[in-house]
Amino acid sequence: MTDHKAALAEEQRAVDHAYACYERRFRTNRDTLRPSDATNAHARTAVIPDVAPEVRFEGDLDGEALVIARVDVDEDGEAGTWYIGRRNVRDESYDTFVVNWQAPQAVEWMLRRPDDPRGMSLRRRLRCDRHRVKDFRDEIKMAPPRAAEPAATEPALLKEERRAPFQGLKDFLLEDLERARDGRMRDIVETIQREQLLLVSDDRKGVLVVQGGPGTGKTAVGLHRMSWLLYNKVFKTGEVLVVGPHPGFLRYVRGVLPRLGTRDVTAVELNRLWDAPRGTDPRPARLVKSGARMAEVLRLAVEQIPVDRVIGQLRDGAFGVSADGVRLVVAEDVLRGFAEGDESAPLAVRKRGFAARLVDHLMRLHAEVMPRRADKDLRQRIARDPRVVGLVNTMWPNVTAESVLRNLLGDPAVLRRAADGVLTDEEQGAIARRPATRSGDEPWSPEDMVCLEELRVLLSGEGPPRYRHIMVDEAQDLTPMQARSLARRCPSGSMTVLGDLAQSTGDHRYEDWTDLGSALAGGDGWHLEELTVGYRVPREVMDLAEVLGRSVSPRTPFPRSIRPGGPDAVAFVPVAASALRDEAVARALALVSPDGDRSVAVIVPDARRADVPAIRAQLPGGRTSVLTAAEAKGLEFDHVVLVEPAEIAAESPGGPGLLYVAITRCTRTVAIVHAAPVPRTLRPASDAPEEGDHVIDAPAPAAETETEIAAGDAAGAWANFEAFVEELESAVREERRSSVHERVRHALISELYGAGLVPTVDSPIADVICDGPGGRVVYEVLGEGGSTYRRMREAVLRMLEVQHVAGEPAEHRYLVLPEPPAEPWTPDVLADAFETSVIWRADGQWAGRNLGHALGS
Ligand SMILES: Nc1ncnc2c1ncn2[C@@H]1O[C@H](COP(=O)(O)OP(=O)(O)OP(=O)(O)O)[C@@H](O)[C@H]1O
Repeated sequence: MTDHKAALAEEQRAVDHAYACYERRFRTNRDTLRPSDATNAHARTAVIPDVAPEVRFEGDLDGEALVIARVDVDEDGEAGTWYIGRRNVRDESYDTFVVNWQAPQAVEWMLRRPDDPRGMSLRRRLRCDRHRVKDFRDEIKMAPPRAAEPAATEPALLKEERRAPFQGLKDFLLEDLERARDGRMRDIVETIQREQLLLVSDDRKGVLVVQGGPGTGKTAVGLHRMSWLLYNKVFKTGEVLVVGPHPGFLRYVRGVLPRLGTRDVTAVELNRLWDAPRGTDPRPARLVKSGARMAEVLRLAVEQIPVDRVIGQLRDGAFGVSADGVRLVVAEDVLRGFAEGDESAPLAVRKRGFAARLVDHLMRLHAEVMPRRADKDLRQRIARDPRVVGLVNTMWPNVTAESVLRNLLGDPAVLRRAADGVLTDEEQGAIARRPATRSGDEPWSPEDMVCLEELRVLLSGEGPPRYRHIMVDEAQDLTPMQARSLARRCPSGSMTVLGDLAQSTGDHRYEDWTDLGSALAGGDGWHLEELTVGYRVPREVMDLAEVLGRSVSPRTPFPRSIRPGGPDAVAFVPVAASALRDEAVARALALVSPDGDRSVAVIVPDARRADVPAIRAQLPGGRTSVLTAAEAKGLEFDHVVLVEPAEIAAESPGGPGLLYVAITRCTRTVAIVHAAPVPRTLRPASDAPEEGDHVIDAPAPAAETETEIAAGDAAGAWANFEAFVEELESAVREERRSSVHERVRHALISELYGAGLVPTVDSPIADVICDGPGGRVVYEVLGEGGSTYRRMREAVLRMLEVQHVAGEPAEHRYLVLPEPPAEPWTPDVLADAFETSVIWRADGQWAGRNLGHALGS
């Protein structure tokens, strides 16, 4: 037997032993493995399950090998042989036999260099097909020390190891890369490269940005790092989040973490982080709304709410209120001073501060006039005075994010106040729009949804769910506002951010990572690392794409592919426009291998999305895909048939980036089927155009339709709130003169007391308010003639106004009539249109719907 064969047999025995020990342990421990949740309420989003509920031993490694390497080390007086693999394995005596590749010791062993092996005499990479050892390569192999040599002397490095230290692994790597792509991502544990492992095990705090060209292993590195962070207990499963560009991508990568032994990690598509949009914006509006300055506009919009609501609205420029017969007056600019406070605090907090300052001030004014009259309840009486409550709620209404954004976009005056000096007139014009007739019908776009989240934080301080570590892939397409939102979700500032500026397809283009890196970073800052070796795309295809890639991002390093392609790697197929689809189908069919194990994708321009079903119908199922360039982001296929690249490049300003993405999806060949001329940038670098010729010669994208600029028809001036409150008060006083009204009101009050409740009966603006276990209930009592629809309708509207002034919405509203409704249908209409119920007195008894609830029983 040759030495090699003998060594192979030795490794096979070791691997068999490892499997036997692992299987025994697995079967014992299986019950401790939890099935993954199909949904995760915390993320407010559906999660693609990453592992089947019943994990079986055979499925745990999902066909991957358990053991990947062997090391012989002699350190600190402890000599021994260990194996490195995908799981930790202990033998019968509970001694470690296989060390998980993520364990600090294993990482350190794997990172040792042949020219500095320290106590390592052998590092042998095993190439296994599950438990069968097929081959091995020695990366580090030291000559055994001669007997006479003192042990302390560092053994000599074998000559050929010095010359080509990673040669063995490169063969393994190329073999590995040749494996057919079956539509799901594999892990790279067996052939991980040193530069990749360094990033996976990078334990620096802060944001790690990994820039790398197509196929350099960014996604692989990100997922392995996630697994490494969890394995080493830097974070717990529930504390981390994986964000990917689209659902197809999440499906593609979902098996990687479980195969690495990491389960139950939440993965979500970027857009699902925010509520589902109900419309889209034209590009000029998108650019402004998703740009960094929009955050400032939103901040100013919220900051101005109190000022907006009071300027010019107060009678004689001052606020007046009577307390115990003393007239107290506060000038408008003094009020404005109270409104200032801490501008970084959420509006709700600032409102509380304002109310406290106002009441303090009124108390001081009262004390100046009546130094000895103040009693202990005075403060409460002032604070509850309807004018004080009205002023506070008018200046600081309980606005929602939706109403603020609707107002900002729909009222040019409000927009000007918030955006002047931040956005140009043209930019303001781009985002201005006529509000929808009903606030619930606003066509919120994806960009609006991110703004709404920002506004919610500014208004109430309530932010989205938080994580301690976020991995985000295809990060080059994040907008500045999305980056802020991600940073908000990760206050620890610990992220793995993966991207390639040359694959930018979004509205925002970044010259380098500075802006995005700083927007994502927390207190620990961010650092940039680069991956420069391409593992997916054959050299010939990369040559073809080089000019295009460099034209999208001139300052981004272009990767060097280690994969030889061959003469068939690139084919141009010119056809007549009418034959495009048939030719694409024919090409794809020709590429489908008889055993169907090679994946084939037809990538079409977005404008030809409608062709997708027809093309798909003509191809066999299995490993064939038909998709648009945007849907292909992050994926890979053995063969790609690319349809009409000029159209992809012209699709949007991000078109050239999209074309670069599409062309770099293949591991073997790309066939370019085209009727229009192929963009000049899409040609091998050796055939590159002259300097200054880097322009896509495809038709320019159609100009966006101009944004409609809303006229000043939105909510603007506020009625003088004092006059308004007075009107409400005088209506209530008037009604209380009616004996019919008062009889019914007192009957209601006595009923509520009888039910053990304590209603508020002396509000100057509402008949009866009752805070019960189900929330606040407001009652509006009607007097003579109160049973007609017209009167009932007026009463409901007044109740809504009262609620608005009080700033505290009621859970339930009741109209209380002195007799049955004149028309029997009216209670139904009021319930449907105004969510208000009706009860009444008839023959000394109560009647109506929800009577039990209405009377507190
Ligand atoms: N060390 C490695 N050993 C084996 N395969 C590798 C290695 N590194 C990367 N690969 C393979 O190269 C391919 C590309 O990797 P990956 O998808 O992570 O690249 P990417 O940089 O995210 O690409 P893109 O930006 O184009 O989406 C994958 O099939 C991956 O498994």
